[in-house]
Amino acid sequence: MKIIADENMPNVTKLFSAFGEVELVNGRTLTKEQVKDADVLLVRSVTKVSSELLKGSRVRFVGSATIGVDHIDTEYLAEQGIAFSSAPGCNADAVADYVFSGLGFLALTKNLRWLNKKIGVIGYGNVGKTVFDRFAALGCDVCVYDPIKQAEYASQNKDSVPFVSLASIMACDVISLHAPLTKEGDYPTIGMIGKGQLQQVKAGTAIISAGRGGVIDESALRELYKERRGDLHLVWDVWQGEPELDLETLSIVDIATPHIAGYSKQGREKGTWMVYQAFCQYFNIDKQVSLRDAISPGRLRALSLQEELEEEELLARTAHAIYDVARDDSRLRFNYRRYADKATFDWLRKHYVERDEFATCAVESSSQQALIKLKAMGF
Ligand SMILES: NC(=O)C1=CN([C@@H]2O[C@H](COP(=O)(O)OP(=O)(O)OC[C@H]3O[C@@H](n4cnc5c(N)ncnc54)[C@H](O)[C@@H]3O)[C@@H](O)[C@H]2O)C=CC1
Ligand SMILES: O=C(O)C(=O)[C@H](O)COP(=O)(O)O
Repeated sequence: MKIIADENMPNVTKLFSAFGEVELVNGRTLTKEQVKDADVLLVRSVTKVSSELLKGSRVRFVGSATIGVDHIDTEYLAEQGIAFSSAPGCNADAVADYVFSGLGFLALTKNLRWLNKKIGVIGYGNVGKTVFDRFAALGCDVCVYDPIKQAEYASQNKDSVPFVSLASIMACDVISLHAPLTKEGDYPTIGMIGKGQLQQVKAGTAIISAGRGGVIDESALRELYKERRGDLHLVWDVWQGEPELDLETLSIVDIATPHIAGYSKQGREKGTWMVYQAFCQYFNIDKQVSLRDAISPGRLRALSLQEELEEEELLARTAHAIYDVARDDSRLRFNYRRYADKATFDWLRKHYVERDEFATCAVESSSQQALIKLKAMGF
């Protein structure tokens, strides 16, 4: 069996080489010629999988080690009888860690007091729910916009989630965006946050964008920034037109990262393992590696808190001990100052300095209150 796999998929050779020849490729530039004689194609979000790539090949199984599937023409795969599996939820905790690291940065550098503010989450899937649950566990006043889940919950008479309108979310003090990129259906997300929606954003609002570039209209965002005289807090992981990045948008955001919110070591390993599990199921092969064996432990095993800290500072300092988003921001800005070319974005992602998830590290403190808060944030 010939398996073509993206070179940025951790553990792929370890997990798949028992079943055939594994050829590692650059997913962004993958061609029809390269996949022609493959049986299995394993990709990440940078490979467009459609008839253009697969027509005439003998590929029977496509796996994407990602949550998002906007790069896959699932209709075409179904029509052709090609099996497909992604990795739902694999890096949801990583994205939630990113959100709290970003808020921690804003708390420490701009004195943003976010705990007692109104928080709005857009999208209530694996990521949005994880983020929502952490805010709720921290005691925040948090609401959600997800019309699809709202209808689903209503049809089951579930009223446990505070669903609200998009307009109510735009009036929140913190907006955390976790919707997929969709172009069809009743609620397409492409350009969903445009000029009209952004006009409702108050000065002083924090917006975290870690879903997909293209959901927020960046030119409307830049306009809003001028209108609010720069009084916004922006944490930006996904960009309209990736892998290119708009330098004006870069100049207005507080945190700029190259689509790495989901890049924890454990989240990426889990993505590959979930595809491996689906592959084994499809080919009716017994799994040889368990999830436990495929996921690395964290490198910092315990943190001991010696001093009582005010809540936002406690959360920020602890989050940053495991993952300080500022390191990814400064790496991006440094590289864009020197080599702002088309390859920079992908280079930063390929050579990502790995990070662990909050949950891999134990916390110790004599303060029960502090431990409860840290557990709520994901520790
Ligand atoms: N920056 C990064 O590194 C990462 C980004 N992502 C992105 O985050 C997205 C969400 O991830 P999950 O929650 O795991 O996906 P999911 O598929 O579990 O949930 C997506 C949710 O968005 C909702 N949704 C769809 N259209 C909507 C609309 N118009 N308005 C509001 N909500 C809408 C759906 O009903 C669903 O509940 C992914 O599709 C992916 O694009 C995911 C992982 C990492
Ligand atoms: O899982 C997703 O969806 C993501 O956005 C991934 O974190 C993207 O990672 P790559 O597949 O682009 O490496």
